[in-house]
Amino acid sequence: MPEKKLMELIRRLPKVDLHVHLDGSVRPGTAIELAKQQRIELPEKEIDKLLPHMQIAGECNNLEEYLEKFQLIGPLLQTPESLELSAYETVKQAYDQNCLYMEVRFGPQLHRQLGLSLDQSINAAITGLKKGEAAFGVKANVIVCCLRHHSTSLNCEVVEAAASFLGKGLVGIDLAGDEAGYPAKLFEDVFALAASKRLPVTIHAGEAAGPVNIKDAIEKLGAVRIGHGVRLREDPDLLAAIAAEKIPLEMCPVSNIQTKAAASWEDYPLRDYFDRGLSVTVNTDNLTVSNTTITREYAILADRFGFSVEELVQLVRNGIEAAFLGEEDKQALKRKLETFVLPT
Ligand SMILES: O=c1[nH]cnc2c1ncn2[C@@H]1O[C@H](CO)[C@@H](O)[C@H]1O
Ligand SMILES: [Zn+2]
Repeated sequence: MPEKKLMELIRRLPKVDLHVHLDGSVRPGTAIELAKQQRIELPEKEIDKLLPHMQIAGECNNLEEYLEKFQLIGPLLQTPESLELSAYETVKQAYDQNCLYMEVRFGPQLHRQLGLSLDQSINAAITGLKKGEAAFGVKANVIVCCLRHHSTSLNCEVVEAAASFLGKGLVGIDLAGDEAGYPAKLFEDVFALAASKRLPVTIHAGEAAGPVNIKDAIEKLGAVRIGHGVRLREDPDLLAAIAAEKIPLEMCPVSNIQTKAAASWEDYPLRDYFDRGLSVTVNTDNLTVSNTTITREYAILADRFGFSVEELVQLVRNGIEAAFLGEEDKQALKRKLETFVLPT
C-alpha cells in the first residue's frame, strides 16, 4: 500500500495511548507562548530554531541524553494554568490521531518551583485532561510519576497525594527517570506504600538497564504493567513468566530506538514479543521529544515489521485490555474499536 494511504488508514484506526509524558509532549508553539506569558527567556523565539532544544533530531546515545531534552520545558510548567493547558493540548493531539483513550503521566514534584502543592499540580493536570475529554471526546486519565533521582520521602509524598485522587481522574503511579543510575530495588518502601493505598503500578524498566529491573519491578515493587520492557529477551525464563502472567509491556518504538534500548530497528524485539504471545501495547512516550504521533508508531510497525491491519487491531485491543480502567469502560472502548471497518 502507498505510504500516504497507509498513514491515513492508520490515522483512522481507533487507538489508545497508555504511555505518554505530559512534559515531553508540549507543542513547541505552546512553549513559546508560555514563555512569553511568563516572561521566561528561551534560547530561541522561532519554532524551527527552538525545536532542536526540545526534540531528538540527530544522534542520541542513551536515555540520559534523551532526558536532557526535558530541561527547557520544566520552568515553563510551574503554574496551574500552564499544566492545565498542556494537558488539554495533549488530549487535542490524541484526538487528531483518532485516539479513543489515553493515560497521561507526569512527575508532580517537578512542577513545584513556584510553590504549587502536589495536590494543586495533580488537580491542574486532571482539570486539563477532563476539559480535553469534554471538548474532543477522548477519554483521558492521569498517571503520576515518582522519579528515580528523588528521595524516598519526596516519592512517598507523591504516593500519598496520588491516593487522594485515585478514581477521580488519576488511575495509577509510575517510576520514571534515570534507570541505569537508580535500580528498581531502591524504591521498595515507596511502592510498599503505593500497594497499601491500592494504587495500580506501572514501572519504566528494561529500557536503560537489564531484565533484573523488570523482575524487581514486578516482584519487589508490585508493577502490573511494564514501561518499555525492551530488554526482556535477555532473560528467557522471565519472558516466559511474563507471557504466562500476561503482564503488559508499554512499548514506545520511536523512543526505544532513540534511547538505544534497542540498537536499531533490525534489532527491535516488538514483533518477536508479539509473535510469542506477550501482551504488547503501542504507545508514544513523548510526542515532542520523540517527534512522534500514535499513528506514526503504528505505521512503523506496519511498514518495518509487516504488521497486518488485523494485527494492528490486536495491538489496540491489547492496549484496551491493559488500561487502568474498569471492565465496563474497556468493553465500551472495544465496541468502538470493532466499529472500525477494514478496507476491502
Ligand atoms: O522514556 C523515559 N524513560 C524514563 N523516564 C522518562 C522517559 N520519558 C520521560 N521520562 C521522565 O519522566 C518525567 C516525568 O514525565 C520527565 O520529566 C522525564 O524526566
Ligand atoms: Zn516513559
